Amino acid sequence: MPPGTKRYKDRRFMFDRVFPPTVTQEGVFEATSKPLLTNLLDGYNATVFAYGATGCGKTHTISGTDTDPGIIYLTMADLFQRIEDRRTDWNVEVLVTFLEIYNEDIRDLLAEPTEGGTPRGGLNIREDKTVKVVGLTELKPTSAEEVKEIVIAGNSRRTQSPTHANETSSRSHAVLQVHVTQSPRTAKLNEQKTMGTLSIIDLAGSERAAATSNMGQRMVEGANINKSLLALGNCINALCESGGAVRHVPYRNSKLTRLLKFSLGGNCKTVMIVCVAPTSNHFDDTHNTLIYAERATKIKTKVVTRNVVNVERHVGRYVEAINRLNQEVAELKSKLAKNSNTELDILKRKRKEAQAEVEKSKNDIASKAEQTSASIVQGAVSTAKLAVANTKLAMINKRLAEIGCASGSISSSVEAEKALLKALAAPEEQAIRSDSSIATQLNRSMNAGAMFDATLRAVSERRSDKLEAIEIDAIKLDTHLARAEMERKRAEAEKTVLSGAVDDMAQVIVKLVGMLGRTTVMIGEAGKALERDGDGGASTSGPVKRLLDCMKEGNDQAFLSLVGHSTEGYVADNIDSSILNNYRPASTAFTRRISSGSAVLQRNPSSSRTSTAGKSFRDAPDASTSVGSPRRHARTPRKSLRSSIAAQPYRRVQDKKKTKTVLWKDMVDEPLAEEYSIRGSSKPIPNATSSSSSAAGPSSTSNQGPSTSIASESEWEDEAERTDDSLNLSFFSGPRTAGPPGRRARASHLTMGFLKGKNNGGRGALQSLAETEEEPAADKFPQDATSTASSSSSGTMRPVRSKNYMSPSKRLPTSMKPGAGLGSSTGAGGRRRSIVGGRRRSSLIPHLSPNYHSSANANPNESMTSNRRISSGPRRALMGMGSSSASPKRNAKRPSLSNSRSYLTSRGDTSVMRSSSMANISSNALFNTSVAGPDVSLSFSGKSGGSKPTWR
Ligand SMILES: Nc1ncnc2c1ncn2[C@@H]1O[C@H](COP(=O)(O)OP(=O)(O)OP(=O)(O)O)[C@@H](O)[C@H]1O
Repeated sequence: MPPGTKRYKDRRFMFDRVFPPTVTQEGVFEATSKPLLTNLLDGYNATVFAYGATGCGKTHTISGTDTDPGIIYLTMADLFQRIEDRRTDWNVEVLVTFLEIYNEDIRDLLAEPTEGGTPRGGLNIREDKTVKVVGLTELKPTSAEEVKEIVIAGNSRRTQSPTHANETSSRSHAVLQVHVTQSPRTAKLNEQKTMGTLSIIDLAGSERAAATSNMGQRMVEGANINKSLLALGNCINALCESGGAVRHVPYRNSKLTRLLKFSLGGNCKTVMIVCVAPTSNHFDDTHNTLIYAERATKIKTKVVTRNVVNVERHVGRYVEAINRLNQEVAELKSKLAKNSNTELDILKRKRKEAQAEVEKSKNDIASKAEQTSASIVQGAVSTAKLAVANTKLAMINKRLAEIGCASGSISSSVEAEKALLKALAAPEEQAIRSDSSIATQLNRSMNAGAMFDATLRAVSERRSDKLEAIEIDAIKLDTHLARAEMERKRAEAEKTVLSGAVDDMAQVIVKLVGMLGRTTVMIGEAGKALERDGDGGASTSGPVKRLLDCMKEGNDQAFLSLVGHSTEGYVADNIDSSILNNYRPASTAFTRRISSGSAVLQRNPSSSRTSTAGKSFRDAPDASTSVGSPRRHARTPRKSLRSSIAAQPYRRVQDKKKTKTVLWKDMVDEPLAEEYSIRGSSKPIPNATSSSSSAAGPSSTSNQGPSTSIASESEWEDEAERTDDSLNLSFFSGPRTAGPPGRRARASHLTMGFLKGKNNGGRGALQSLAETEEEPAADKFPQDATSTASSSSSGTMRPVRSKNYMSPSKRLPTSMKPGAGLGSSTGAGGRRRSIVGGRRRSSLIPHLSPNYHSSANANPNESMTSNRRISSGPRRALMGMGSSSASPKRNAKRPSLSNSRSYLTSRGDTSVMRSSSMANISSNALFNTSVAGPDVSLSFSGKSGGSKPTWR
């Protein structure tokens, strides 16, 4: 509000009825003056007056127009109708006066105007037990039409002037008085007369001089109007404060209050109609008017009594009475002769009116129900959503509490579950917040419901003299029916939401059970595979297998208790590694979700990054593309893996590993073979020879397993991709003879030139690799060197990881002894090659070289010793190139290089990783499986084109 503006407190006003702007004249009449008519005919005084600011519609309400007559006409029409109805029993006399108070002058509006055209004024008030204006013209209308004409004539004489606020502003208070006197038709000696006066008053509008900007005569009129209204307000205040006690009420301060004396505080039933304009311009006026009117509602009057006069009939008037009776008999006879059935007519009319009342009640109920039903139904939907959200939240919190107190040390899986549950809880918590859209809808609905109830109550409690008991009962039944119908809609909406939520939950459960079941079986199979191919628990595979077994058993128990079925029987005895690669999770396509909050499962943040994997959680038709589906992966393994990682809500560990792989990029100026294979670089690798295919080729030994070795990243590519990847392997691992003959070698960063390391200060790329990478902790690597060495003799191109984990020691070449053959006798110049996954530690490079050279010593023990020294720091894998000399440059172009096998060894008692597959390296790096922790370097060379390497 601008400074200086009057401030208003929020305030509530209570009135008996409040009419909307759409109310009709009939509507106002029904609720205001109509109830007074019964009292009037019973002999009570009654007053109806309209109060309000100028231009708010007082004259419109009281007089109306010819086509839309106001209260006066409607009241008179009803009054004459009632008089007609009781004419057989009563003689009723109606007397009408109409005056105005203009500038404290009482003028007669029914008298002929004076010469100047102004109504006859200067009338005085006489006050005894009643208030009477002396000298007023009294007219005796016999019908409502006559009264209407009288009012129109009087209004035409009334002082009206255009003002700023109202073109037809009444500058005076107009008072129409209708005196009704009744006496019974049956002549008795003692006649009892009842008299009632109905005053209908159209007050002039209160006006603020500043607002109306009236000048001259209009200003004087306004001042007088305000003065009299102020006097009226003072009387109202005094009447309110007196609380029934005798207290001075300043009626005599104005003509208006003197005239209204008995209407306000006397023997009278009074209705005050307050007109307000629903515009912000009238805000101040409206506020003042409402305060004024509210005070008037607090007026308490004495018990209102009937005006009954007993008149003793003189004997001399008997003749008069007899004449009147004769006249009545004649009237009745004529009625009978005309076969007029007045009573029946009255009954019919009453019936019709009652019917109309019932219809109106029904319409009121129906319209209110229509108005509010949408909001109420929406509220029911919100209630159900809240219930769903609360239930979910309770379950989530319960589970979180269970996890919280389950164990002291929190494993990463528990952390993941916690985080997942918290993510699940977030939308539900959002939904139950008091400022959520659901809460807002609920509030709206409650308001609508309260309005609907109030309407039903008002309708069922509506009293009307037209209604018989049975009709009132019918209306009450209607309200019950409407309430029941609304309840039905509400319940249906709630049911729909709840059943939708149950459906969704069932869908989720089915999918999760399916997925978990399959995972459990896969775990079992993986465990068995480990058992078969691993080293029997002596090294890493032992704990891994125990872990897998543990997981499988745990899951089985959960399945038994939850669904009464175990997955035990489904684990295949003969594990084909391809089985393990073929895991397809259950489809997570899940589109519908009735929930209070946003769907966590649907909203996968990774979806924007990886289209396939991201979609899988929400709307991919087959979610098997997301996780564990090699064939469906994106073009490169890295990308695919990222997708699959991204498709899972929480992959902290993998994220960390991903960070490690990023470090690789910085190792050399150009992307490395590993980098290519992991990052899915689009650089084509020439003369691609799949390690797998080379392994499967003629020069390979026959014990090569399926080319789809476990976790081999190259498997995740289509054939061409795999070939490209495998080039890396073939480059490092030797013979290309198995490669597709059609392929021609092209220069790439993996050519020997690159390996010579033109950008690397004369060091070869492999050397650079060796210097910049370090293998993961050796304890994660299988500890049996024999197992790793075996693969070298076989010449199979199994992926490193699968080899390390899966290959038993039986493939160990006889020449390969634990701790033996470390370093190459000629291999001082062999390329050093680390196992992937390490961090860059350039600072360690200087330490590496001496060790490396020492590893070139023919004495393996020395080599071991020297390399162990390195292992105190970050350990390195040294890659010896077969028949290579100390200088990488010299070896670069030697054909024997292609036949050489490079092995990465851990120390003698650990497994050896053969770098036969770059994809293996990359996968190791990515999965951080820490497959090698060589403290010593081992190199051997094979004969050109030969499959049997010579160990040195
Ligand atoms: N409910 C209504 N429906 C239609 N027109 C209305 C209504 N109320 C007021 N009006 C119109 O507004 C104008 C002003 O109304 P009216 O003269 O009744 O105000 P008033 O309160 O009597 O003002 P004043 O106190 O200055 O006499 C008139 O033209 C009238 O027809």
